[in-house]
Amino acid sequence: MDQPLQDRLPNYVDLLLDAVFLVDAAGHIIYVNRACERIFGYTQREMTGQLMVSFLHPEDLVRTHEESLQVMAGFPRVGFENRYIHKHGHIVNIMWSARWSEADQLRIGVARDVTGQKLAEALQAATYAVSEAAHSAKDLDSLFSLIHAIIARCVPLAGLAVATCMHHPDRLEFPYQRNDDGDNGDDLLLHEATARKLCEEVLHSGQPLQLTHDALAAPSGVDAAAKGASAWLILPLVAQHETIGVLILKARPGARYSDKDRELLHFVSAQVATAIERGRLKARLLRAAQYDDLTNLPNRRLFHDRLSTALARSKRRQHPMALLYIDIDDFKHVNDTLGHSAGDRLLQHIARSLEGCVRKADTVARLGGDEFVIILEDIHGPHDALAVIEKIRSALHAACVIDGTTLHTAASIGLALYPEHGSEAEELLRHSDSRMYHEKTGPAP
Ligand SMILES: Nc1nc2c(ncn2[C@@H]2O[C@H](COP(=O)(O)OP(=O)(O)OP(=O)(O)O)[C@@H](O)[C@H]2O)c(=O)[nH]1
Repeated sequence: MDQPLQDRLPNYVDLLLDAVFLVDAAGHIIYVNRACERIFGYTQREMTGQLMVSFLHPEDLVRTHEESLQVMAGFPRVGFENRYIHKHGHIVNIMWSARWSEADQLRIGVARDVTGQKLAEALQAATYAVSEAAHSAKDLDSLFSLIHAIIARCVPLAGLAVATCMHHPDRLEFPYQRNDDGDNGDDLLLHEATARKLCEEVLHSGQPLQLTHDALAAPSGVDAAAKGASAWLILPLVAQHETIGVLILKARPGARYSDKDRELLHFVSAQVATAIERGRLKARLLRAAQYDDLTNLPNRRLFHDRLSTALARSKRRQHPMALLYIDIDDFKHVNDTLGHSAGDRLLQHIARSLEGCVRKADTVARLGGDEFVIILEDIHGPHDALAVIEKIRSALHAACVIDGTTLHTAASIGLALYPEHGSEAEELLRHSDSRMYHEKTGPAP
């Protein structure tokens, strides 16, 4: 303790928690205090004499070079941030305060490890982004794309897939997979059979799974071996204590997911699970508002939307279109003799038969009860619509067995044509309804 204070100073510098660097004009480390080991993983001896940039994250090279020129030009700087690669391979975020000593021809820099803060900021940003995405995404597909972009901002990502078991706990579906490495950007990411097996493992264990080989990768035209194996991470998606699926991440070539990455991803995946759950609920509500529960056909509300759209398109293209109003004959008799649930099954059968008589682009809707409507677009004239009506009559008349009883269905069908019978939706609907009624009741005596 008899040592003068200035002689003891180096010991005190070694007690500092921040790393103190002296770097010469060419970028060699002349001195670093002991904190370097805590922050970068390298001892003082290992760092001294090395080029500072040899520890730097390659993506920060240019920015850091520009910053060092500023410092050496005599501008003291506080708050510059860049990234270094820790001896164990993970990224360390550093915030600098630095100045140039003209007399010593040295840069004096103090490096503070802000990795923890960066992680907290990244968590906050990701949380905000995921909740924004959950609000703004118009459907689950767009939500998955937004989530892909958010995760790519958090960790090194070369592809993402989402597997869900939302419809059935034992049936995994892959509603989203995108390989950023693919030649056209949308190559399939996964070898589905392997992915299914590994995802099921994660679903059952509830634990993430890290892989360092490419067993999960889809066979592709690109020479995958030439690019080297990628690291993969499968994370469970848990919303309200229920595992609803998994996220599958493919790391960028050469990258591995660090503990910090996994910590971040663990948190993000919980947010993502909640967002998917919310998206699923939204989709379900939307579907319930637009589709008939029994037959899965568009309901009256969606039919009106489709009719306006189809009419607007026909007007624009000056192309005829047809509207068919279909009411099943004596349907009540089926309910009365075979029961309501047999009646339900017959309605479902009729729905499928009607769909089978038209093109995919046409709309078959159920207005309610035993009333259906069909919008036929892109017809050339009445003969096309009449041909469809004939097809419908024979499809309905074909035998259908329900509860051991063979049924042959008949229907009254009213036809309205645009433009002959009206140019507005209501007019066409009224016309087709009255033609149907006319057919059902027969000509007035
Ligand atoms: N099973 C079942 N029956 C339904 C449903 N919705 C309406 N119905 C029944 O469908 C029948 C329709 O009867 P009506 O409008 O008299 O028609 P109909 O018996 O076909 O007689 P016509 O149209 O005059 O030939 C009624 O018995 C309703 O209760 C449904 O979702 N399921």
